Amino acid sequence: MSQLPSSQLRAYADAHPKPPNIEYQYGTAGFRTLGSVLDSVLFRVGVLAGLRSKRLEGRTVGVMVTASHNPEQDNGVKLVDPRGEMLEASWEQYATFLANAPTTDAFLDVVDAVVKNTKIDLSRPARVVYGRDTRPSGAELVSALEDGLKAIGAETRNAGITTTPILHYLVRAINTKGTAESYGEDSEEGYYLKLSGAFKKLIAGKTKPEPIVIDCANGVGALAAEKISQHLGDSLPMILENTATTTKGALNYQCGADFVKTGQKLPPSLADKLKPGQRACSFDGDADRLMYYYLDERGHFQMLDGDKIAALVASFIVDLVRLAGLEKEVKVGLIQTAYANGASTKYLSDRLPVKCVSTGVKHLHHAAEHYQIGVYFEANGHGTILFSRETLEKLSTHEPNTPAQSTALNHLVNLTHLINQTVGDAISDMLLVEVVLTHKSYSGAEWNSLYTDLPNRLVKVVVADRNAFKTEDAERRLVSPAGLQQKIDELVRKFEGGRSFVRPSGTEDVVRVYAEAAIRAQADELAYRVGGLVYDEAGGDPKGRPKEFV
Ligand SMILES: CC(=O)N[C@H]1[C@@H](OP(=O)(O)O)O[C@H](CO)[C@@H](O)[C@@H]1O
Ligand SMILES: [Mg+2]
Repeated sequence: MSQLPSSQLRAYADAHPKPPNIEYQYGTAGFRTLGSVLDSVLFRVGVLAGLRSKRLEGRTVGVMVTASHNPEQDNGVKLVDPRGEMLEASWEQYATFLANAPTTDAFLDVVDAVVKNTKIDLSRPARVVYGRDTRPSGAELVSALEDGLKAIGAETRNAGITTTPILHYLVRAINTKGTAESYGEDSEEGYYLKLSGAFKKLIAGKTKPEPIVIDCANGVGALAAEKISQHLGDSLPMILENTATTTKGALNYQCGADFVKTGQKLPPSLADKLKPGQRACSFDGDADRLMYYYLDERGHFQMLDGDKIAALVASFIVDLVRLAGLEKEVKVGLIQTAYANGASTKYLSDRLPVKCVSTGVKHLHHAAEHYQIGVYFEANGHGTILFSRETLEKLSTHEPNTPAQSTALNHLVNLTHLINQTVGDAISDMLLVEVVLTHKSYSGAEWNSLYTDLPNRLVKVVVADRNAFKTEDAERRLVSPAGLQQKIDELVRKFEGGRSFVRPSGTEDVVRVYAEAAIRAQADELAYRVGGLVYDEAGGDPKGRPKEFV
């Protein structure tokens, strides 16, 4: 094909018309909205995936159909670039243009423009691997996607129902197959073998972990957890809960990582199952986020979020690098966003360099690539660890001087296999946490006591136009509306240990206010007072000024 197959594209596109009056946006998490209005989007994403692969000379790109932690009736789709990372940012606009072309003719014009703009050689092959989560709307949306892939003439591989991180793994494994950088067998089985093999080596000779309770959010994580559990056998006993993947309305309902983090509470279904002190965790609907928690001896819920995971695993890696005698050559860095609890930033800054970037996995991931070992976690439980190419090489060639160095080096090498370096991965991250807890013989309470979270509060403010809010300094300061930041600063000064920032959400039509302070009542008051300032500046909530805003 050296020209676009226009008549073929037209025929398929006519079968997937764009509904009028809907404006789609490829945002942080790809396209995401009600599953019932996504047919045309999926078709067009199929075409775009084919074009992206052609642009990359036939390297395989991925497409994942999921709406993660959103309610069951939502769905969405995102593209995965050849190394398993998220779609290059400059292509997000092409996705948005394609999705919003009102007619078949307009759509064909945008396709043409993308080909010209990005200088695509249409004679190149297109290769795409795709998967979906367990949502009821998934099967039909996948068939729309397949029409798009057929229309552009892509070679395809259907990964079926799988987790987001496994799809990312597959993309990287396919593209590195048979090379020095091979990421593993390019199959789901290859993923389970790689992770379980590394886990068993890492805990060999240690006291076997007590069973862990896993809330699978009634999503695809349940299927993957069941399979990895078979590979792990008694090296990690798992008790799987919320595994009803085919029960209507169950997905993410009163369970899952987002439910736990947002409500700071236990999924009700676990209430009579969890014993005090027992470790438990929640995945989200596509198994790329992880929250840990336990009940203390008084039966109170204690949450171990992404910040606590970062503190645990980053310190462990820093120690291993030192024990292996590599601290001069291998610099470990940690990336957070402004939502990281101030106490975690303080704890970690004493141990390694900490950098703050804008919200969104792509910002964290890119910043982490600048370190020899880059650790990133969002407070919401999405994160991973990246080992640079030179680091991987150094780990495989470094000659240890002592048995202790040799042991630490081996652990680091095995960690590079255990950790899914393409994207945050609930299963891989859980195994990583379990390794660290086993090595340190930590209970949940001991882990929790690394530092004490500052009380904090997150508030949403409905405003007339959230685009009026512009930020700088990794979203920690407002530059617009003019004068508002100064008012916030004045307020914050009155609160002991106070910190607050305001930014427009990238995924919801609201402005978010975050506040923390030394004591709970003060954190709440600060959040509501800043919320009040924002409302008075730009308020647009039809229900009026929220009564808690001071
Ligand atoms: C405060 C918060 O949790 N923000 C979330 C949320 O982004 P917003 O831009 O704040 O809506 O969704 C993002 C995508 O899932 C996630 O990366 C981020 O952490
Ligand atoms: Mg997710």
